Amino acid sequence: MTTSTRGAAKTPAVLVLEDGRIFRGRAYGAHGETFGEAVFSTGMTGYQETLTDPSYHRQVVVMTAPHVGNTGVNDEDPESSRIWVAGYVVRDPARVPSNWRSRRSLDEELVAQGVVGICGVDTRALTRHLRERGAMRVGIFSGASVADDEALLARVREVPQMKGANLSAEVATKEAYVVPAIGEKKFTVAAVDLGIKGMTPHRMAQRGIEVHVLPATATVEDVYAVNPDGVFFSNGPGDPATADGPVAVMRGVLERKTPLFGICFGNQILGRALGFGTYKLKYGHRGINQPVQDRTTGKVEVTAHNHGFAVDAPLDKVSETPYGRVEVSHVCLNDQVVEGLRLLDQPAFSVQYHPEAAAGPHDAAYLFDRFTSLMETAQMEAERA
Ligand SMILES: NC(=O)CC[C@H](N)C(=O)O
Repeated sequence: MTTSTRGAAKTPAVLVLEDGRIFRGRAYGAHGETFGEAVFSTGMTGYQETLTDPSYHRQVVVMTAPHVGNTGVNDEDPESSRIWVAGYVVRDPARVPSNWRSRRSLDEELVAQGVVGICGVDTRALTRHLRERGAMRVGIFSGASVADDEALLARVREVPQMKGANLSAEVATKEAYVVPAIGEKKFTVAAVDLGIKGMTPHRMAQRGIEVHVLPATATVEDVYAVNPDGVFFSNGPGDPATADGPVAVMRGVLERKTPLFGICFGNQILGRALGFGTYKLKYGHRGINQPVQDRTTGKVEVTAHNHGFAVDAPLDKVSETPYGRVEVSHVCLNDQVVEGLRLLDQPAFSVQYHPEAAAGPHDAAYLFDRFTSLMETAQMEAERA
């Protein structure tokens, strides 16, 4: 059969892990070389959303789904204006994409955006290796750059670590912008962009919220300049231990007791603002099939995740903090990692996972309603006072 994409071209490529394990395959997407932290995603669908999620900045993503690219690339599903993954690893790229929305093949899109990938590698073996040894630095080399393995390994060992990486400002908007409410406007939210996914303000807009998306460097004054009914802190790449600026802004919001919601990086920032530590998980949670229990209702949700760090908060007791009592509201049932925090004495909460569900199941959509009801209650209280 003739092939329509370069994915099946026989240019050799090599994937070199920092511990010296090497996988050989074929070039996929752009030819050349790339470096990052090797992580795996178990999502069977939603590769466009994964590729364009700014939280994947500086990460080389291995897809555990064996066949990727089947539905091509459309203009509706990206979560931001570009692909952010540093490199892409798939076992068997679709040679002929087929979908009514498809505009081009995934391989063409990777080439157009200069994203270096590799295909034809045993992604099951690679994933098992990362699970056993942990996420680690990696390089992908193809075409002229496939040279002697020792030299490539030496270069991989020079790549900066994800631990200690401060990356939000590299991916967030430089200028503030507004996402208008859909239908009648009920609330204004200031959203601090640490690497926000497009679906997040959209989920708020669907609930009558006008979202003012602010740069990662926004100050407390910038946040309150939009006269917000609620404040939101987004997902984002890098190590939350480096996010001192957003932690200080969040403390300013907690002091004013404005309704507050955080997702993923936003959950880690809330954890830090309350005085908890964060730590790096061995290989993280990435995919759209992670079981999380909402400990308030006991219900289990199937949820979308993309995190390599987590909050270190006690699961079995209510913690006293300078901002009142806090409980761990959600927990991952695979490994008991903290997946949500809730303040008991003021209207603030956050989750480590992705209720915006792009891609992923919609089980957690109620969290946007919880945020909306916190703003409703605050508004009613203000009117009564
Ligand atoms: N999606 C996110 O916000 C990720 C948060 C953080 N960079 C982590 O890896 O844990």
